[in-house]
Amino acid sequence: MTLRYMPGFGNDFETESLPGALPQGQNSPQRCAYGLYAEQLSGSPFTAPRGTNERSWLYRIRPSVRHTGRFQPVSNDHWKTAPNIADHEMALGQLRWNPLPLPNRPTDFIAGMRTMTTAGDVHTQVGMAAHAYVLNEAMVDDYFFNADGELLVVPQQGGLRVHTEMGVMDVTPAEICVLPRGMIFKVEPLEETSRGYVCENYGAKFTLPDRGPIGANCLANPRDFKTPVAWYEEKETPCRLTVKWCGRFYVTEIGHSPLDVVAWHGNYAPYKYDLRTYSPVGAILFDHPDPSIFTVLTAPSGEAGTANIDFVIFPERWMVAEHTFRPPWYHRNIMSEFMGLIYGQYDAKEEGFVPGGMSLHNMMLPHGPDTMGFEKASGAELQPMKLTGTMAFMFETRFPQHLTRFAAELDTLQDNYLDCWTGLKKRFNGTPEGNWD
Ligand SMILES: O=C(O)Cc1cc(O)ccc1O
Ligand SMILES: [Fe+2]
Repeated sequence: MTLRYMPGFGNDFETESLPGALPQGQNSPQRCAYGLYAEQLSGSPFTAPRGTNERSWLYRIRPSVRHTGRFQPVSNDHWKTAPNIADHEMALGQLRWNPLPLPNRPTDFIAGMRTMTTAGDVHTQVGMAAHAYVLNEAMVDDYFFNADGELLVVPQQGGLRVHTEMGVMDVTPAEICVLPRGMIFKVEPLEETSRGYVCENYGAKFTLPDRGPIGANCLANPRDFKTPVAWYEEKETPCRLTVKWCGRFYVTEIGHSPLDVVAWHGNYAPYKYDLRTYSPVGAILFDHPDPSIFTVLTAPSGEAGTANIDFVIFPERWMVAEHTFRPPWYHRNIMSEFMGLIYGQYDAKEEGFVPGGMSLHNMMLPHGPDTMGFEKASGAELQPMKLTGTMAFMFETRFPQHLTRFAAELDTLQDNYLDCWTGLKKRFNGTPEGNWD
């Protein structure tokens, strides 16, 4: 299957997989071509301002209302939703985990989802959840949609083929994809096993950050975002559609595939993005900028400059700053930082933070480079140096991130994480030179 994509971020796209399936000049003809049903899928209130107004028109074999029967509650013990506070006994702290073990039983994308943190409140559409996933099984007759928010998927090992109502995307490590709230999809692993991270955004959709004085180019460029062309599955076999709605899961049985959209147009659609096409902008003389300069996507909270979520990456780049401590500085932030590593080494933590691993530095908890990182960077000869083969990321939110019981009890939690800073010794000796021995 050759997959095709259309470039652009938030464009008004149009695509048809059969000629003439897409009506021209109107949305709702008396009779649609091919006997299709017209249906609108809204991602914003009808009356949202033009810049944030999102909807698509789908021309499909059956309307969505025929893709849901009576819902039955089902359990999903590991996919948690905010508010999910005081779910465990673990005390506050800076935390780090080794990767989730790969599954040894058949596990699909939904069953393999493990919530690490939740923030905000799904009922008021604020906040997020940080998940890690592992899978080794394709969803074949199983479909899913999440009414609680859009899903930003970050594969770390093994790619995913994501079949959505609006087309099919292959997403491999160093690429991400975004599945809009309410969009039906199924996932298959591209290799025997896959692992990655997901940010579930309960709030306003991810968008590109304003570039301010940087101007019209660099960072994430709109044309590097790819939306799949229309594709449909005509399948009259028993299928199940699982729905996540206000933190609960429901399933409904249907006799056909719900991925039956033959043509669509509009600006509410899934997309993928290759993080290697991000053009980082940074300090080219001295000092270390705030990590917000590496924002790929931001989900606004309604308060200026105070994101519900920033999705930030730490890609390969040149380090050239003079007379500067080049890794991240020590800091305490009002925002809460969940980090993951897709591949390579992170400059503040060369050891211990491994690909597939995770860390959580919550609201106002101090953190920064480990002892080795500090010593190396404060003694380094400051030649231009390229950080190569590395891709870390951060889900940063204005809300505190509450740990799930699963995360608190996970075997891969590193008991000795705090030790990475204990070697940071007193160098103050009352003289301006300090003690650098
Ligand atoms: O904590 C971290 O490693 C992420 C981070 C990186 C950086 O360059 C500056 C601040 C920050 O929180
Ligand atoms: Fe930080």
